[in-house]
Amino acid sequence: MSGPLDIATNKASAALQITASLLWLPQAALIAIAIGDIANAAGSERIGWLALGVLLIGILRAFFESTGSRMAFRTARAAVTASRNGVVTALAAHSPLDQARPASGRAASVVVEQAEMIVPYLARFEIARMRAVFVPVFIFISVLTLSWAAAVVLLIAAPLIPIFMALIGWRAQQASEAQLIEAGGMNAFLLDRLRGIATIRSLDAVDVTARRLRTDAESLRRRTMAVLKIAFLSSAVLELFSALGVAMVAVYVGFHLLGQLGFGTWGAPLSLSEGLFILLLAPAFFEPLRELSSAWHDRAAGRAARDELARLATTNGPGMLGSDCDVQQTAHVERRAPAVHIKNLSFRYPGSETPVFDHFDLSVAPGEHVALLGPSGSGKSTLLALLAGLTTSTSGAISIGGDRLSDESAATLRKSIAWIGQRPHVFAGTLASNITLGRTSDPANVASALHFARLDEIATVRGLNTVGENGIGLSGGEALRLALARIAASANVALILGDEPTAHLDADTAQEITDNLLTLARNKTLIVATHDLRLAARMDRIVDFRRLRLEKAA
Ligand SMILES: Nc1ncnc2c1ncn2[C@@H]1O[C@H](COP(=O)(O)OP(=O)(O)OP(=O)(O)O)[C@@H](O)[C@H]1O
Repeated sequence: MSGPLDIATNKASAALQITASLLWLPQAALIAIAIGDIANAAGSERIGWLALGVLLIGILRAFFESTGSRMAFRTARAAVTASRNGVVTALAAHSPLDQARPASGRAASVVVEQAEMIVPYLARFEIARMRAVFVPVFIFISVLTLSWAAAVVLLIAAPLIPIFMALIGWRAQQASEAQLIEAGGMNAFLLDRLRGIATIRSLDAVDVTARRLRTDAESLRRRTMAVLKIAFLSSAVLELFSALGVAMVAVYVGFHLLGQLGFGTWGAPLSLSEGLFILLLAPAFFEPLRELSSAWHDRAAGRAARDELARLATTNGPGMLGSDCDVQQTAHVERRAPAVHIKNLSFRYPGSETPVFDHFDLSVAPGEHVALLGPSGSGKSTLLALLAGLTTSTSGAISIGGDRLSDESAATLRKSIAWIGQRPHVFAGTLASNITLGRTSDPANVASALHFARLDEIATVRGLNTVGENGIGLSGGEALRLALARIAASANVALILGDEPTAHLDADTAQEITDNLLTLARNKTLIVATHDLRLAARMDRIVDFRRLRLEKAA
């Protein structure tokens, strides 16, 4: 979670805040001496100096305290940002075909919302923990030098607090984990159903969905209340013990000053200033422990969130691809149309009995345009996913432009591959931002891509924010033209993979998309899976999956 630098900064900020707490010792001593002087009617000149000392130490304490907490929050924020980056990189490394990849709603809940809980855990709890280790020891020693009896009272009251807190903290972590899982599950359910709201409404399933959501919300409420109950309980236990401790010290000091309790000092009885000093230190002895208790809930929530982030950041396991983020920007990208060779390819989905491919061969020449034709479920999309390196073959070899496709080379090879599916994902925002997708692109390139896809008119007429979430506001044909514009704006593309780009389109629009696709694919290799015979007829070659299978069976 945090590197050595973060730990060093954390220690420095803890040292500053501990020093701020310890400065209460001289401040309390000066206050006690001043009150003693007033009671003894000593010279007022010294009181002025003592007050000035209290003020200066107070300013120093405030400075240390604020600098320390600023540093701690900065470090904690940096650690959370680093772990968010780790999770996003890991999520991006999941194959889109991986059925076990985390639900989007759950991932969003963990990365956006739950990750925030790590900040108070690192910045407040960790510092409070270190303060609780050091500060009470110094105060105990200071009290002990004046009165062993007061020190014994502190010694008896103090250990009860950590014991109870450890017991409560154990329950708190369990409750927090359960609450986070519940919140993540509800987010995942909500996002999934919001995406399909039109289907739910059209099939009259709104009430059932709303009831399920209500049950989930009720269960989340119960879990949240359980966490809060534990948080309040831990505060109450601590307040009780610290109040008892302070009260017992006050009773002892009071009766000692009145001469009723003569024991408990190292010889001479306590003076008024010494008694007051002990009294002022008693609450400060419990203060770090009270602070630790109030941050105890941060620990439970922070650790649970940290574990969730770590789970999502796992990059090993089936269905994981190498991350595209690891590929150097300078990686060599082949721009000439590549030849594609598939040799002896076998593939089956995890958990499936039947192989989609069994010793399959195919060769595509550089710049050749090939249609993959075949019945539904014959493996056309799977072959495209294999070519894009989105899943790995069980055996056999694929080479693209002479480079063998492997987990290591896939991300680099993908830099020269473009993909167009039947329903391109369109993000909310402008058409231009949907083409650049956050990459730095030459505006002239984007403009000519929009012009190529005949989207420039829509982009100008509608101005900014032309498209809603999931492409609301664009027709199916326009969304596909946007996907073509994305390819047109990418200078490196040498191989285009199309997965039924003309499905669900009327004949005229399909014809237009086909024309645009072929213009784009000039001097590029093109492999298109399709049921559209008119699109297939415009290709250099048709690979008939059904015939291939029949030949294999024969
Ligand atoms: N992610 C997946 N996990 C498990 N099995 C899958 C997965 N995706 C596809 N399949 C199965 O693999 C087989 C081939 O599917 P694929 O999508 O490649 O066929 P297709 O020829 O593209 O079909 P269509 O023309 O309907 O798009 C099918 O039997 C399908 O059920």
